[in-house]
Amino acid sequence: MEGDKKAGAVAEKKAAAADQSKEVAAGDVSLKELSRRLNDFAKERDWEQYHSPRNLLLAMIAEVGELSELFMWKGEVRKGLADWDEAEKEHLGEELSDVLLYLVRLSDMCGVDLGDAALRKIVKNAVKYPAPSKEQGA
Ligand SMILES: Nc1ccn([C@H]2C[C@H](O)[C@@H](COP(=O)(O)OP(=O)(O)OP(=O)(O)O)O2)c(=O)n1
Repeated sequence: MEGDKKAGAVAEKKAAAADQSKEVAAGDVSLKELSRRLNDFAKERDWEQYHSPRNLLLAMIAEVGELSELFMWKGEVRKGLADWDEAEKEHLGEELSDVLLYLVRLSDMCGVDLGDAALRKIVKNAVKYPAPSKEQGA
């Protein structure tokens, strides 16, 4: 009986999480939305105490390691991953997400607006590495 209740609660949680992800998948998600969701996630579990910048950085590096494992010993991996099966691609999506989520949370805990910083960096990169003028080659 107790087991039935637990299984029911787990199924309810899974359904709620699936509903939430559909809601997000319906449109482009922003870094701010991810940041807000991660904040709620940590608060609901009283995990803010663990989300120090150093802990988050180490967690992100660990996830980069897990991401690297997917590519390890495979030889060259072609764009589009045509020879990967669906399970491998889904796993890849999860590991990429773990890295992104820890990066977003880390930025937030450091008081860095990541979207703003990234846009500024793209502008800085373009100044440092100017595109060749199209007229030059003509
Ligand atoms: N203290 C924590 C622990 C987890 N997470 C979140 C962020 C990541 O998206 C995910 C990481 O969860 P796991 O540590 O369980 O790592 P994996 O999902 O990679 O599982 P595993 O290492 O078993 O493959 O959960 C978090 O925000 N804070």
